[in-house]
Amino acid sequence: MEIYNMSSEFNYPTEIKGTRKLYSLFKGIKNPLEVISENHKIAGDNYYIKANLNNKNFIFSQDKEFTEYILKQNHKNYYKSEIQSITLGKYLGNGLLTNNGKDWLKQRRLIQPGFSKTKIANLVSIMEEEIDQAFQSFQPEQDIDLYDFFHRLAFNIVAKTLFSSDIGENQVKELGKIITEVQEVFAKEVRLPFYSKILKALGIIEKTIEKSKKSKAIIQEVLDKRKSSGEEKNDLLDMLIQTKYEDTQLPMSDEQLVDEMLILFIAGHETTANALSFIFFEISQNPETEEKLKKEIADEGEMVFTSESLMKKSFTSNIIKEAMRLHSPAWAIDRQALENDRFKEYSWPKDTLIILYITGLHRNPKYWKDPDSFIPERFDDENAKDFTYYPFGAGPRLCIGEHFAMMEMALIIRKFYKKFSFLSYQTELEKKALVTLRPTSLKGKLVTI
Ligand code: HEM
Repeated sequence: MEIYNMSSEFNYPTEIKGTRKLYSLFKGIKNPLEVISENHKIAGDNYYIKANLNNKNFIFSQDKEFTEYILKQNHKNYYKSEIQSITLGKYLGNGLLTNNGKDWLKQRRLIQPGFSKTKIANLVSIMEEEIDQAFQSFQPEQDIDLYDFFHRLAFNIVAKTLFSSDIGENQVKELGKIITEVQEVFAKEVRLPFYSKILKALGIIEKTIEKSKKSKAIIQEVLDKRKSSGEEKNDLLDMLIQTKYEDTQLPMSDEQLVDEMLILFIAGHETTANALSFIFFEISQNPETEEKLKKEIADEGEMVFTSESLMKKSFTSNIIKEAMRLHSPAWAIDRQALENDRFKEYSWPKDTLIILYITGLHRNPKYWKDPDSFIPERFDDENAKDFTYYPFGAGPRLCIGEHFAMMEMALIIRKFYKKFSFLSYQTELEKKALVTLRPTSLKGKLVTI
């Protein structure tokens, strides 16, 4: 790699400064999407901002080539930002999401096979059982907040696909409670970095770390139970217990295994629940889409809930993709430069924070025709894989749960629309961009067909 003279000027993209910068820093805490979108309108697809408070350089991008450079071509020069590796890591430990470098690669190689399409296909029946059970509680004409409903369902599905029946309902509830509390404190720290000093002084950080230890103890209990029973359940826990490092042929330590499980919980439920809410909202606003979906469900006949049908390209998967284009739960992906770097005419020093603005990429008129309209059919295109589209990230750190999530969401959508319909009371979605983008609610009425 080229070494730059530290004293030389870096050629940053257009800088956002003065009053616009102040406005961005303050307004950005509450409504980052609006501020970042406006800044891109003012400064173009790449811009630079210097935060004097913490002396950090930020580059924001909604440029496809720049994004591909950071996530793929020169990914070795980029770690997850401190927000994920340190701020989140202190609660969750060292799992795939928070890990970096050689350690991360070793773990990723070990875990990846468990998330292949073939392995995920084995999980359909566990998922179906959870979904059927959740739908059984539906009353005719019931008022419902689908966001809350999907949050619980996605959490239970992760719990059961990871642990099968070894985890009890109370343990699931307790884990859910702790994880929600940890996420809330973490979200506060991320939004208001100076606030973490206050949280620390109040002892809230320590308390939250203690709570996350409790969640690890619950996972350890389940692990001990499985190991001592000697039973094989063919779930993700079995896979993690049995798998061995290539070089040493040793299995993962219990401590690492528990960290990985906890990370899978966190990464696996919230994003999926958010995406499902956006999907159901878009279907509710587009009756012709609902009709076409119901026709596909009928046409698939007995195959409709099989893993092959769920995983192939279909109108169902087009709906999921288009809703995640418009409302990407991962609205930004952040990285920190290990060394000075350059791309095209731009250059920047080590430690620069790169914010790849996924929402901006997904709605950039340079790449998308009619970018703000919901048109699932656009994903029929045979070149769809080359679209400017990153809901699951890209490069070596692409979401490990992509097939899991796509299959789970297709199954939930098809199970639901085979029997029910959803009349939304909302014609607009109020969205909140914390670590992930989520709707504040999705209220409406269930209709039994
Ligand atoms: C719609 C649902 C989901 C969305 C939108 C989503 C999105 C993402 C994105 C964008 C990343 C990359 C972050 C980055 O590069 O900084 C990621 C990573 C990850 N996701 Fe997902 N995800 C979803 C579901 C899941 C599920 C169901 C699981 C597990 C059961 C999961 C586990 C993970 C893990 C472990 C990572 C870290 C991978 C690594 O760095 O090696 N995700 N996800």
